[in-house]
Amino acid sequence: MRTVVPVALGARSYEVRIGEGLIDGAGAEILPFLRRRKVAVVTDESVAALHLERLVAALASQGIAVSTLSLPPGEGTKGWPQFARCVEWLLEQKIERRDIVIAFGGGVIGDLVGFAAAVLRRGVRFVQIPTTLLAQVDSSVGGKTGINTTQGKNLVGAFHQPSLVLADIGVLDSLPPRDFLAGYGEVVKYGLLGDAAFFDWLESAGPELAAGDKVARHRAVARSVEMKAGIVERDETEEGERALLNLGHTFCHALEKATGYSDRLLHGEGVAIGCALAFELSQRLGLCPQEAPSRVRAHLKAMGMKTDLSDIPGGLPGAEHLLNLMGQDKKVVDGRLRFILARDIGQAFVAEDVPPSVVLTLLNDALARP
Ligand SMILES: NC(=O)c1ccc[n+]([C@@H]2O[C@H](COP(=O)([O-])OP(=O)(O)OC[C@H]3O[C@@H](n4cnc5c(N)ncnc54)[C@H](O)[C@@H]3O)[C@@H](O)[C@H]2O)c1
Ligand SMILES: O=C(O)C(=O)C[C@@H](O)[C@H](O)[C@H](O)COP(=O)(O)O
Ligand SMILES: [Zn+2]
Repeated sequence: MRTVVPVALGARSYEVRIGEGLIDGAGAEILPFLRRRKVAVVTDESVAALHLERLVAALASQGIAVSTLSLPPGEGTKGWPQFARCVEWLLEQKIERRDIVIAFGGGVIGDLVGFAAAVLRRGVRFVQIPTTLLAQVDSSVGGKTGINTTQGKNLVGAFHQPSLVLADIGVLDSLPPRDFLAGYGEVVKYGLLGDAAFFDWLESAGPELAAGDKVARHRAVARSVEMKAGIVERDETEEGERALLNLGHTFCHALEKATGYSDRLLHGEGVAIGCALAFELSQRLGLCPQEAPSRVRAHLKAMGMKTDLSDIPGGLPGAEHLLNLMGQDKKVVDGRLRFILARDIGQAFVAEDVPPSVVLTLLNDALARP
């Protein structure tokens, strides 16, 4: 079974192709996009060990010459040193403006390589072959690319849309359970921000999805991509509605920075904790029903996910410090934080006027919970 989700953006339009076994057919899928039979593939060392040979064989079967670069795995890679290494390697490979770069990996590789493609010779095309659940449902679609800096998360980057996304759901079979659940944090986000029926379905189908059911996996990836594509088509550069995709992220990004972009907290784990906090904040502000935050937390807990600050190993800075880190959020306008809050499950909106004192109290309470 194959689902094709178009992302209609005029001259920057592309397709997200979802199905099993797409990596083995990647040569034929990508060939029509090539001006000459040469590509550069950038991946991480873990993905390379498991899946790179297969991708290279698929490309070679169409007579496509491939050069490969494998970066260290993990969020720590998404910064200046590995970014510079990647850009310089691409230049050494003599990748031309009409060539294609392939980002083969999770969100770290997709974001970093997408940004490298955005600036290489002032912009070359790239193809996303996402290999994590998170990358298939979220990061490979929509063209946000970039890296982290010491000041905060994703603070340097560019909007640069891919030319094609190949989401081979079979590749997720080798994903460690922790990374699968992290990706599930972004899947749940879609239900919470705009599709209550999808959240209902996740409440019952979540366990079979985590157990590897391929029908449920296909449906979860396809629905997430469909929702993201629609939002991106209506608001490519986040002037309005796209900010909804940031549900949970104001908290998440501060926590990722506070934990040093390390494996103490994966991005998707931070999103789950952030969504729980965003619903709690909405309820404290009298915006959503009492039951909504408990229902969100109950589902995340039932899936074995992190939901509380105390689920993050090691110490965290105090509430004031976390609030200060949020000041680097890209949604900040005139120095004022904006949050994605919710009127109920599936009904998120952008809130401009959240009193910092309420956020501070929320954080203090969350830090005090065992
Ligand atoms: N651009 C966007 O719109 C967007 C959206 C969401 C998240 N992100 C970014 O994505 C990043 C997180 O992405 P992620 O969760 O994919 O992390 P990741 O890229 O670090 O991948 C997670 C781990 O899984 C391993 N891995 C990848 N594919 C595998 C496979 N098939 N089998 C076995 N192991 C595999 C990787 O080596 C890594 O250790 C964050 O930096 C986040 O900010 C970006
Ligand atoms: O695509 C978007 O828009 C998102 O916000 C998706 C998020 O899941 C993702 O983590 C994104 O990278 C966050 O964007 P940022 O602009 O807050 O850095
Ligand atoms: Zn995210």
